[in-house]
Amino acid sequence: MTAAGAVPVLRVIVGADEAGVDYKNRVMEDLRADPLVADVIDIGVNRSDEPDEFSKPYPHVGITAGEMIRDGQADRAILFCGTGIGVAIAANKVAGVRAATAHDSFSVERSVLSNNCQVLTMGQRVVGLELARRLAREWVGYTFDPESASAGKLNVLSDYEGC
Ligand SMILES: O=C(CO)[C@H](O)COP(=O)(O)O
Repeated sequence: MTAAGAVPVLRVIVGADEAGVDYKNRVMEDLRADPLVADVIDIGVNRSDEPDEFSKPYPHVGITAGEMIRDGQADRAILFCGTGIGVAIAANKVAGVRAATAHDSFSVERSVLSNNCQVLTMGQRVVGLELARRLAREWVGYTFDPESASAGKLNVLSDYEGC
């Protein structure tokens, strides 16, 4: 239990390509101070990394995050690239993983409450830093309700994917 009374439960991956690394690093700091977040796992890239690592293309970032969620190493991921689109496409290639690009409060909320997305993506070239930070803060506060009417719709996807 934290001083605020919240129980930190979420294990959250943060990741980015070179076009999203500044936002990733700032949001990572916020998440590390968030009372709902138990663990923050940085999968890079980082400015201090070797040049090869720093230029890791966005598909690797999205697929790595998706596989870690699939394998139970984390609950959620927040990923950044230039637009947020590339990392979302990549994460969505992993069966059972649902990623959404969202730059507004309502979409961020629905990505969890309607779509049970484990992955939120944003574009550093699209949205302001302060809005991105606010959206990340809101995002960790949402929990999907498996008893909700949305759950049956998601079963269509899991049936299709066979997982
Ligand atoms: O935004 C990106 C992919 O969606 C990435 O950060 C930049 O990709 P590029 O425009 O192909 O360089």
